[in-house]
Amino acid sequence: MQVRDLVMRYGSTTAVDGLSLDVPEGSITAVLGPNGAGKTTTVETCEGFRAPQSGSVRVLGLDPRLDAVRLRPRVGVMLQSGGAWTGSRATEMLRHMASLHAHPLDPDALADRLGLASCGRTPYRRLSGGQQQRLSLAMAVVGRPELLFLDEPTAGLDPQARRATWELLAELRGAGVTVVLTTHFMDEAEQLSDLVHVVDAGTVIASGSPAELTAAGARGTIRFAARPGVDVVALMEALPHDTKVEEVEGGRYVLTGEIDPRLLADLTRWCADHDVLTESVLVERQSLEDRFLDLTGRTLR
Ligand SMILES: Nc1ncnc2c1ncn2[C@@H]1O[C@H](COP(=O)(O)OP(=O)(O)OP(=O)(O)O)[C@@H](O)[C@H]1O
Repeated sequence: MQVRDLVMRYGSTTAVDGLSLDVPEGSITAVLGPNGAGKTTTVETCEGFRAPQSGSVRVLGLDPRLDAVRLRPRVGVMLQSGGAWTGSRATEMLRHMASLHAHPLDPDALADRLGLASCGRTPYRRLSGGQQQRLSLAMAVVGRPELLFLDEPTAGLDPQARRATWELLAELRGAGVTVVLTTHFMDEAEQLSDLVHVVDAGTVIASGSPAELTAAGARGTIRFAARPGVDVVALMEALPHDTKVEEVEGGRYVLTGEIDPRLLADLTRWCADHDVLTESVLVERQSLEDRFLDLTGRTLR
């Protein structure tokens, strides 16, 4: 899937401002960004619910609006809310959705797997928020789509259902399904996705695998223990200039800086040269959440 120079406005609000991104086939790609960054508007344009005001979108090589009839059976969509018939029972709805597809998954087995079997006879509007989410996910995947759009799929789910969802998505990727998901859970993006696009103010400000993003500009921490009173000023002189070392309590040290294998080697070499035995050396790299906050800022908008 490809988005090129997409611009989308609501009146005087520019929601998407020249956004371009790629979603490789067979990958799980996460689109991350603060509230109001333009993720849902972008995804809804890819789903064909909105026409690009400028720029272009190709989904499975097709135009999501002009080729909607050809795309519909090949694409699964889970919206942030809605998309269900509020009076229908959960399993009825899922079976009906399955009947619209040529080679669906077994709806009852899927309901069972997502913990919906016990509430299968409950009308949609009486399901809990998390049960509604699970049903929306089941409806998106039951037709065995080639491409799956999931807008915050695990918002409001309990930890068990989140894990069941992650397992299902990993399995779908294994079967060659392309997944595009938006999420505010950085651990989810880190665990699941092959590629992450960080969107802010309507454009992509960083892209890469979770490992690439967390390694880029990685300021991290090394904690170590040694005898009390190590000369940290002399140690810092032997390390790159933006590295800081502090003795936070007697014999416990915290080093902050751009952590890479060379820095760790320089630290232990200096300690060896000064007859300092380092113990419990713990390297803490930044998480995707740290990187996200560095990229998009720490203040609320
Ligand atoms: N229907 C609408 N009418 C007017 N403005 C809208 C509409 N939908 C979204 N916007 C505005 O467009 C911008 C982008 O919204 P969008 O929903 O795409 O962001 P998002 O990244 O999905 O946010 P969230 O993480 O909160 O779901 C926001 O400023 C929002 O207020």
